[in-house]
Amino acid sequence: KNRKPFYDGHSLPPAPWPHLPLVGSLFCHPPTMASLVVVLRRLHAAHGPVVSLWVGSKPAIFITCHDIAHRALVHMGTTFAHRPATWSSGLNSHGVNSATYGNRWGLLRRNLSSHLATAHVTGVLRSSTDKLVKNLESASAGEDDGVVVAPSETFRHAVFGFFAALCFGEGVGEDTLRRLRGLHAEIIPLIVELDAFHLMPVFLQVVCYFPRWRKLLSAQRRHHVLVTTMISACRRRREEGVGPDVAQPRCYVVTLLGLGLGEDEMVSLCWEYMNASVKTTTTELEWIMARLVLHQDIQQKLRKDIASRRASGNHTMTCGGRRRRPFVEAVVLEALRLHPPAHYLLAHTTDKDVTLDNYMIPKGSIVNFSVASIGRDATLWTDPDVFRPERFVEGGEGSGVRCTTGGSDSGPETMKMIPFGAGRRACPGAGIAMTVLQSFVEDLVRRFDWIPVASGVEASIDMAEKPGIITEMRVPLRARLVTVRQNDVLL
Ligand code: HEM
Repeated sequence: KNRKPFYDGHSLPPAPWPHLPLVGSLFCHPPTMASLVVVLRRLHAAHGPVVSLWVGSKPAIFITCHDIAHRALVHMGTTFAHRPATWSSGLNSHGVNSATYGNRWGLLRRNLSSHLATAHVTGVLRSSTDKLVKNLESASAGEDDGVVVAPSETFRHAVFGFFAALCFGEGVGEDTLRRLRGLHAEIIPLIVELDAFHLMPVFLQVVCYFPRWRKLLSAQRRHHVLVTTMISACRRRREEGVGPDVAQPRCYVVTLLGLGLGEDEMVSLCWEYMNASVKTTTTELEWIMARLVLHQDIQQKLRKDIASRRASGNHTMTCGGRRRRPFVEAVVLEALRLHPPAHYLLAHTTDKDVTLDNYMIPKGSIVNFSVASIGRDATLWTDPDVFRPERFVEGGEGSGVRCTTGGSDSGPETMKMIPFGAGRRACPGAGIAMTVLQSFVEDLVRRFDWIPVASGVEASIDMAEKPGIITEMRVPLRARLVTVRQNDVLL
């Protein structure tokens, strides 16, 4: 049963009814992402693009329409740029994401954005892709008809190594990296999914976290010790002028050292850097390669495009005087449209009561936007469920999309998909994520033929989703990899 609730005489977006004082509407479904998705789908089908749930006595409003999202995140950008307050003192508490919209947030965000914009990624990217290709080659070597691999772990290792080099410098040993990865793998599953979206009333947070509290504290403590040691080592390498990274521009830790932050703040920011970058990028890489296995024709077309660009020596060919989007970029964008790693943004809130689409959004409400529904909206995209990278080439229906500028430079047509969010809180890592994904995909396709493991292509790849903070493949990708012979490697 649903109904339109009221606040101060104004109508709020429709919500399930009734809701209970402490738990809100969460009693009507188990507190998991999977059940949240089902409840929201039902509510949107019944009531349209703006609906709400109750988190205790606070409304949580969900928006599935790109036009309304554009109005909120871009036109009313400063009003919606706030994050809900939290009582938790976990690893995220001093990050850019959790910072209140204001001076501290501005300082940290500018620092991160300028580090990412000026980081000399070419060398680090080269060595990461080389290692990735070598690892896969050693798995498939000597077999003419290739071997079946499950590459997720190799992808994760390469992406982690890349971002760790940008964060802590290139002088970090393999053993330290392995321990850091282990701690990330230990901590992430202990985070309650709905809590990450601020959808757990305090009462339920206590219930859910109680059994895992000790494990979480212990892992966080070990993470703190390891990261402070890594920060000290990075500082020492700089002061003494030793190690492979001293000639490089500053890694993230060095930029943080210049801000005069405390130890807890630095550890939290390093956690955020690695946590925000690795799982998102790795998951997307897996979705992209799954699509290329499923669509052999697109894989061939991509291989040809890479070859012709490399042969012409012009990596950014032009079309009518304008830069032509390389096909690999179109492939990555199409995968981000259909399979965004984050199906929802991080929780936003407002600093005052506002009206949006004739509904009242009370100050302090949780506000979120459905990234996946916008990307698959049949009113915005023809055949939205079809994987068709050509949409993103010059003149295609997706050519106006601006994923990496936060959509803030023009109208709602730039926001027909928002895998990185939009407006003031849009992902500052969007540009580097696009660079990394294109570079990895290009090398993976240049060096290997990615073939379905069984003859029935559809049957051999399960494209089902595993709902979560990050939506991964329910069944990890498996593919037959055939190494392209040296003579045939595309330049
Ligand atoms: C495919 C890769 C990535 C995806 C899909 C992605 C997606 C997102 C999304 C959806 C948001 C929330 C935006 C909002 O709440 O409005 C976000 C925020 C954020 N992302 Fe990313 N991200 C990716 C990679 C990265 C990387 C590489 C970094 C940094 C190295 C990064 C750092 C951040 C930070 C710090 C925020 C919070 C921004 C703020 O609150 O001001 N992300 N990202």
